Amino acid sequence: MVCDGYGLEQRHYHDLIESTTYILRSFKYALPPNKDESNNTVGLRAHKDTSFFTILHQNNVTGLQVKLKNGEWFDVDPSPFMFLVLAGESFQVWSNDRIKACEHRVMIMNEKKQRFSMGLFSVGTTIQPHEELVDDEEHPRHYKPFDFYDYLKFIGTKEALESKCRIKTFCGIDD
Ligand SMILES: O=C(O)CCC(=O)C(=O)O
Ligand SMILES: [Fe+2]
Repeated sequence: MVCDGYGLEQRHYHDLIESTTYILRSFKYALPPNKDESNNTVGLRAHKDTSFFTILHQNNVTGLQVKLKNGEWFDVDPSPFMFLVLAGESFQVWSNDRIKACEHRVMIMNEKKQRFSMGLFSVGTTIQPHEELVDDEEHPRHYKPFDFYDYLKFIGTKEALESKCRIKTFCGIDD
């Protein structure tokens, strides 16, 4: 869909699919310490996923929030009949900043039920801006190619934790 949207040829789409692998991860969150009070503690701190995209499924317990452009946190509908697709940092690099990675977090709300979620993360190996999404005039290259597994090592470092935008710190090209 994204490739079609940008008018990329089908062969690019196949290249992207073929170089992608998937990681399935499930989460079990703690119940609020005191179920009678509205103590919204952080279940998973605000972050952007490293993946191309993440497909999330939740068990009908609220808590997932995504950050809107205006900086406000938006509560995602936790319907078990819905899958949520979030863009990650690899997609941001691949699209040369056209698609921004979505910042999100999980708050432990005052729910009686325990929250579970399942995420399917699509990841590549060497990631770089797609050649057809880079041009010298309107869309200069914003990122150098990076190795996904080197990036996973980087995100735990002090430099990454202190940076405003860790993917730009890791492989960004200054404008
Ligand atoms: O549990 C959720 O809904 C979100 C999980 C998440 O953001 C992650 O695994 O990166
Ligand atoms: Fe996430």
